[in-house]
Amino acid sequence: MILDLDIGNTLSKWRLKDSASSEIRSRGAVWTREEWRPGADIPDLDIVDTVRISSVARRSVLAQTEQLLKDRVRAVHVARSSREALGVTNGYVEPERLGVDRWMGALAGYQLAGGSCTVDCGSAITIDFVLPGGRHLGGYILPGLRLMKESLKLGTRNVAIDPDSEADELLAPGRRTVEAVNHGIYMAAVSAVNRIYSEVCDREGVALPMLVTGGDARVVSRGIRVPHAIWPDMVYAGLEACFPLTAAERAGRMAGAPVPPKPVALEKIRAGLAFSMLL
Ligand SMILES: Nc1ncnc2c1ncn2[C@@H]1O[C@H](COP(=O)(O)OP(=O)(O)O)[C@@H](O)[C@H]1O
Ligand SMILES: CC(C)(COP(=O)(O)O)[C@@H](O)C(=O)NCCC(=O)O
Ligand SMILES: [K+]
Repeated sequence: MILDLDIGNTLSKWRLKDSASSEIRSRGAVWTREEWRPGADIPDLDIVDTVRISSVARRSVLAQTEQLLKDRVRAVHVARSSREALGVTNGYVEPERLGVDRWMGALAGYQLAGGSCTVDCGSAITIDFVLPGGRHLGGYILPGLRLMKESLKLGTRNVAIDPDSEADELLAPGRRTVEAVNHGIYMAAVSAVNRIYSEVCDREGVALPMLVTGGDARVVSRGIRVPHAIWPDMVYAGLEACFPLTAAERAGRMAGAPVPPKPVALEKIRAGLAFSMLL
């Protein structure tokens, strides 16, 4: 079995994949802050042969995890941001400082769609751009929904935005504190994503397919105006592309990959941008 780990600042997600059939056998998440104590929702390492890790948590968490794994499994592959990989050149001045989750998303997006805007809605919301041809431009980091909520200290932290609530409900003025907060942070997030996407596509003269991942992807997706696809396993897909182990992965088929969304025409993006400038 292959164990893939996506260690974020809030949640450490894991996924068990069958090495022979490439099928996903199970998945789970544990809070990153807590120790990985046995009995928590973590897989039985006895059936794990190889581990692939993407981690953006503090170094000690990665060291602890590697320590826990090293004499239990045959091989551990740790992903690191680099100057270039799989046809993508890293747009960061110091490439190794780009969050590994962002780098995995950039690589997966390029493998799938040959250039993309990847939006990862986690503790932070990150937006990265890779042009057709593989040039990563760099990107944007803004607080995630939960962080924005916590920063307000209005005691609404545990009232999550219901991803299935009516679309226009979140556009209406809030009539209770929790509504005012949820509608406000939702609008902050989706307005930023829509505007950043339009500005960069306008500047670069190309309409890019947008791929959305992360724990809050479904909520944010509801407010994104441009054609996009949600790909929950996008960070894992970057691991599959970097360390292909199964027949499907070696053939470049990434688990859970959506049909690449068809972007709207650039003229439409530019018209929308011009219109929003009038507002
Ligand atoms: N099972 C869950 N427990 C807690 N938060 C969750 C869960 N599922 C989705 N979320 C939402 O996803 C966010 C964490 O998303 P994730 O992409 O895992 O973050 P990170 O990669 O930064 O750890 C939380 O802030 C919360 O809004
Ligand atoms: C920006 C992030 C904290 C987002 O991580 P996440 O929300 O997935 O926990 C992570 O990508 C990170 O630690 N980046 C390093 C700094 C940078 O990318 O510029
Ligand atoms: K993430």
